Formats: sequence, C-alpha cells, structure tokens
Amino acid sequence: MIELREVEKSFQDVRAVHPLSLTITKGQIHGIVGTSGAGKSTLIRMMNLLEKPDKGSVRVGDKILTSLSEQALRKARQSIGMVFQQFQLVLNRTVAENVAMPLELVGLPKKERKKRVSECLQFVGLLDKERAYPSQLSGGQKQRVAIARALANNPSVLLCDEPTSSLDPKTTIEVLQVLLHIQKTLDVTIVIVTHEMDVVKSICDHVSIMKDGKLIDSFPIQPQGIQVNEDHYIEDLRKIAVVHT
Ligand SMILES: Nc1ncnc2c1ncn2[C@@H]1O[C@H](COP(=O)(O)OP(=O)(O)OP(=O)(O)O)[C@@H](O)[C@H]1O
Repeated sequence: MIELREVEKSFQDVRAVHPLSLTITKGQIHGIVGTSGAGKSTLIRMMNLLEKPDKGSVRVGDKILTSLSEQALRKARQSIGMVFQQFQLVLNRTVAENVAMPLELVGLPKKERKKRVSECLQFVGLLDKERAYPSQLSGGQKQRVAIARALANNPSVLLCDEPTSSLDPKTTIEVLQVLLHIQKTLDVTIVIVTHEMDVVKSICDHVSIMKDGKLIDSFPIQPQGIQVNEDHYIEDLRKIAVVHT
C-alpha cells in the first residue's frame, strides 16, 4: 500500500505538485494520467523519494519513507522497483549483468545472484537473451529487461514512468502483458504514469487524473484487457481519410 499525505513539490518558482493526498491499495494497477506538465512524473517520483516532497509524508507498506534516515531509505527502496520511459539500461553490460545490478548492491552471493537473474529473465520471457547487449534488443525487449531488473529484489511496489511511451503498439502489448502477469502472480502493487489512454483502459483498475499540479479525480475502473493494436490506429486514420475523386 502507498499512502501520500498532503505531499507537495515546487521547483524554484514552479509549483509542480500542489498539496495532495492519495492512497493506492495493495495489488492495484493504478494509472496516473494528465496533460504534459501536469505533475505526473513528479508525483510518481515522490513515491520512492527520488523527488523529496517539500511537505507531507509518503508511506509505502509499513515504512514512512519521509521519516527515514538516508541509510534506512536506501534499504526501504529495495522493495520499490522503478522503470522509466528510456529503459535506463547500462549499455556495456549484458542483459544478465543489468538484471544482476540491484542484487550486487545488496551483496547477494554470486551463485544466488545467477539463480535470481535467471528467474527474473524467465519471468519476462527473455532467458534466451541473457548474454545479449541492450543494443541487440527491440524496445519492448529492453523494457522487459528493465522490468526484470526492477523485480530482482522482490519489490512490493513497481513504479512505471511512461513505460510504453517509446514503444510501438506491438511492443507495448509485450510490456503490458508482463505488467499484468506481475499483478496476477507476484502480488506487486503497480503504478503507471502514462498519457496513453489505451494503456490505462487495458490494464489499470484505478485511475487518478492530474491537471496543473493538482489531483482532480481518482476512481476505480474496469480494465478492458489488452487492446493496443495497429488496426485500431489504421481504422482511426481511415475514418479521416480524404476521398479523392
Ligand atoms: N527538475 C525540475 N526542475 C525544474 N522544473 C521541473 C523539474 N521537474 C519538473 N519540473 C516542472 O514541474 C512541472 C511538472 O513536471 P512533471 O514532469 O512532473 O509533469 P508531467 O505531467 O510528468 O509532464 P510530462 O507528461 O510532459 O512528462 C512542469 O512545469 C515541469 O517543467
């Protein structure tokens, strides 16, 4: 469970997030939507204190992150995975070496590390790519590696900042399937910032809407199943086709 209480954040004279409170219950796939500059990224980055709120508190599970020392915060962050629009993979490391990084940081012995890396890659369907380098992968595969890396330490929360925004419809589906699989099998709470309504409609069971740094609404929705496909875009284009005579 994630609980934000009266959090707010400004950058110099820009109020990115006005004071807001939001509770995300365990096991949800919670979408955060809104126009560009609405404060979505700032909000999700406050959930693991990548951005420290100017005021207010952030609780994840039984830990109040905003009250922890730097050292305790580093430890608490192990149970919060994060993925980004641009994947943030280390290019001169193989897929397996990328997934191993958070396990190295917590000092897991090599043999156990190798086993855990294989489990995570198996989970995202990329065990056969363990020796590949990021440059040899498609965008969807890169994001699945980033997800495997985020899952390595068995997090209870996965924060996704525009996870499919650099991907085409086909590779978006790959990533959404993995996120849904995580929710169904790992009991992980997932938060997704996105501007893609198809993504929200497909897998989210709750949506929060931001505008001008404010949370203007938040309500449960019925996910419709993964339905991002190119035909849908092509149909939309056909509807506005200009007929030449
Ligand atoms: N590090 C920063 N320094 C200065 N201003 C920032 C910083 N991060 C965000 N902002 C500003 O805060 C506001 C909210 O930005 P934020 O990135 O949270 O919005 P967003 O809804 O995620 O937008 P987008 O969809 O375009 O990514 C914007 O006006 C932005 O310019």
